[in-house]
Amino acid sequence: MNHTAGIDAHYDLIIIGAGSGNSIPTPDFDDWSIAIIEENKFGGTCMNAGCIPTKMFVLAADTAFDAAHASRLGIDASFNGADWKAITERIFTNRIDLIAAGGEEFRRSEASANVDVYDRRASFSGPKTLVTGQGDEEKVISGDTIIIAAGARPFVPDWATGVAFHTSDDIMRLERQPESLTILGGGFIAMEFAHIFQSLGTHVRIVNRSPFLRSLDSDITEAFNDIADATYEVHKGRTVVSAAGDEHEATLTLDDGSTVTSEKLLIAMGRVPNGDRLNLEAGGIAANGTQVAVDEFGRTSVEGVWALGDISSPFQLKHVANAETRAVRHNILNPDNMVPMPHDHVPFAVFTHPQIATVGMTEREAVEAGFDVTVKLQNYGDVAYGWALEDTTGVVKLVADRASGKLLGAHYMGPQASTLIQQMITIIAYGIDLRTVPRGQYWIHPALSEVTENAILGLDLDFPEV
Ligand SMILES: Cc1cc2nc3c(=O)[nH]c(=O)nc-3n(C[C@H](O)[C@H](O)[C@H](O)COP(=O)(O)OP(=O)(O)OC[C@H]3O[C@@H](n4cnc5c(N)ncnc54)[C@H](O)[C@@H]3O)c2cc1C
Ligand SMILES: NC(=O)c1ccc[n+]([C@@H]2O[C@H](COP(=O)([O-])OP(=O)(O)OC[C@H]3O[C@@H](n4cnc5c(N)ncnc54)[C@H](O)[C@@H]3O)[C@@H](O)[C@H]2O)c1
Repeated sequence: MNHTAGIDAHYDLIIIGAGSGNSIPTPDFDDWSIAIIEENKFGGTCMNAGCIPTKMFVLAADTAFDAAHASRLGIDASFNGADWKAITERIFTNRIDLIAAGGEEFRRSEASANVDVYDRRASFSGPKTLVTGQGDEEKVISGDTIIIAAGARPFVPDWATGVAFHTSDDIMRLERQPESLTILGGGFIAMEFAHIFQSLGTHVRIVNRSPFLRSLDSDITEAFNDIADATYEVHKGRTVVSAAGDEHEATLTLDDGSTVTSEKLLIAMGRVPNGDRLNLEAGGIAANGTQVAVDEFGRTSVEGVWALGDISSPFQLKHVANAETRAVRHNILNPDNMVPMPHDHVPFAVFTHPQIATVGMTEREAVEAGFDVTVKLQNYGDVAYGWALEDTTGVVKLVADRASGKLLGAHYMGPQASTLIQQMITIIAYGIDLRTVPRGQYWIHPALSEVTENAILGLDLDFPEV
């Protein structure tokens, strides 16, 4: 390492953020000197406060929901309450926290001899130079290559002063389950936590200015909102004017003068990229608002400085952050053969009740793009496994191009949606002609995948009979 005046250490590679960033150093980098800067826990949002713990909570919520609704199947079961302490111990004490600590230990150990860990917030103090630190000690470090993988944080509105509130960062770590919860927002986070808390026995009130999950295909949005409206105490079409209260009770005053009071308040109104906390100007790095600006290869405006994941991506999804991590790693190692950030056909699932999954265009987007579309809405309840499930609300919507037989979009709402859709992700990613799909392969009878087979056959396309 070269030591220049005012610089405590110089590295071949500096990584800011040990979420997706921690997956960068593969054995390809064994002869690089590396600094990993993480001000919080190793594993980042997905591991510590996002995808993983929420889905572990969803398992408990689904189990509670099934018990509460078991009588419709002739089963004498009931939901008698949740052991919050047991749930949080299973998720955090026995699993997540061990993995996060293990990840950090590994990077600090002899097994990662070429890696130094810094645990204080990083910010640029000059071109390719950062102020950070280790424990109480401030350190200035520089790098030939820098990867900014510093993620995003919950958006907190201006009115949230003078009221105790929670975000996805801390709501899962409450000491005890609240009797009632007001949720602000109608996006992914709001809908996943609404299902979790309501199914576990908390009374959930949701305040949102628009329909829930409004970015989905309108048929799915509408069907989902019908269910959500009947499940939760809903205050839709409203915004918050003011808020007051403490950890025992929080009251919101809405724009129609009404009030909503619950024991706890969860703000789930989107996530803000952390670019504004990095003093990017000092590093000469261009930004779009709080988002680090990158080109199609993940390069920022400064040569040798890259960005990936929630801080720079058009998608705030872990599978996208992972794919961008692979692309940036490849591009750094293969500057003459770079690959673009993989942003085609990005799917996602919302693990609420019912589960939702989607890939590709909505019907409206496909029409606006000029396609001659054929559309099929297929009820789960019209195929054999849907009957077995006694399902009355599950639906698949496919949008296809009549001329080419290509799938343009697939939208699922119902049991196993996040798994069922994978077949459609393959079809759209590989551009498979839907006309060859129903009879070119077997469909296991009576599996739920027959809902997909029937949806495809319902499209106005010419299918071979055998
Ligand atoms: C409640 C919730 C549920 C989610 N569920 C899903 C899901 O089911 N599926 C899905 O695909 N996505 C989900 N997501 C989104 C997913 O978590 C993110 O897209 C993903 O974690 C982004 O990864 P990242 O590496 O870009 O950022 P992060 O994982 O956020 O990592 C960034 C790291 O940088 C650190 N950091 C930030 N600034 C600095 C600094 N200046 N100095 C030092 N360190 C810094 C942070 O502490 C953090 O550890 C969910 C998110 C939330 C909040
Ligand atoms: N299963 C998953 O993949 C998953 C789960 C959770 C989170 N995530 C990721 O995290 C991101 C953030 O989730 P989120 O639910 O916080 O955001 P979101 O963008 O999905 O939803 C934000 C909600 O807040 C409302 N809102 C925003 N600003 C407002 C304002 N000023 N006044 C009133 N209402 C306002 C919006 O109408 C919307 O309902 C998601 O977009 C997603 O990318 C993914």
